Amino acid sequence: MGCSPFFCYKSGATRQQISTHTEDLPGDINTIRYTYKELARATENFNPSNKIGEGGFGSVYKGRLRNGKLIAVKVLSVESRQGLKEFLNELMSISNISHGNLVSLYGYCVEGNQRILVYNYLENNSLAQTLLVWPQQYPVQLEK
Ligand SMILES: Nc1ncnc2c1ncn2[C@@H]1O[C@H](COP(=O)(O)OP(=O)(O)OP(=O)(O)O)[C@@H](O)[C@H]1O
Repeated sequence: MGCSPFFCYKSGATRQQISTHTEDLPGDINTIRYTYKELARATENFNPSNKIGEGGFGSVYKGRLRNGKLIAVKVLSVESRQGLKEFLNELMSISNISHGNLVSLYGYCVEGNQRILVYNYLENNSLAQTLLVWPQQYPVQLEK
């Protein structure tokens, strides 16, 4: 992808402001773009022992960035992949959402045919678990 400018981060990742001159890319992705190498390092080469889940869109690995931050790395499977344009468009929407009840997106990686999303790693992460625990923690008063 021949677009710039890139602002370098210590982790080896870059916060990318894509001011594209390439027709097929969207205007602004205000999130970190990781290199495949950085994510491979963080997950020990996507070691199966670091695999924490499998969703409808691909495998999820636990990883640790150089700065110590724990991450969940979602490697989108080939079957689930959209075109690059759609992927980046979606990324743009997600990266602009920030909410206390949502897992934070740290960034992404697009390299060759790889499409990877990087999230904040959550302990006791399963949504199902959260949904099971949640009603007890926050009982809802139903109106009669
Ligand atoms: N941020 C995260 N932190 C820790 N574990 C995660 C995180 N995101 C996903 N996981 C783990 O990976 C599994 C798969 O997650 P993923 O988001 O790919 O799919 P899903 O939520 O199970 O369903 P769907 O594919 O419909 O989105 C989860 O069930 C969870 O165990």
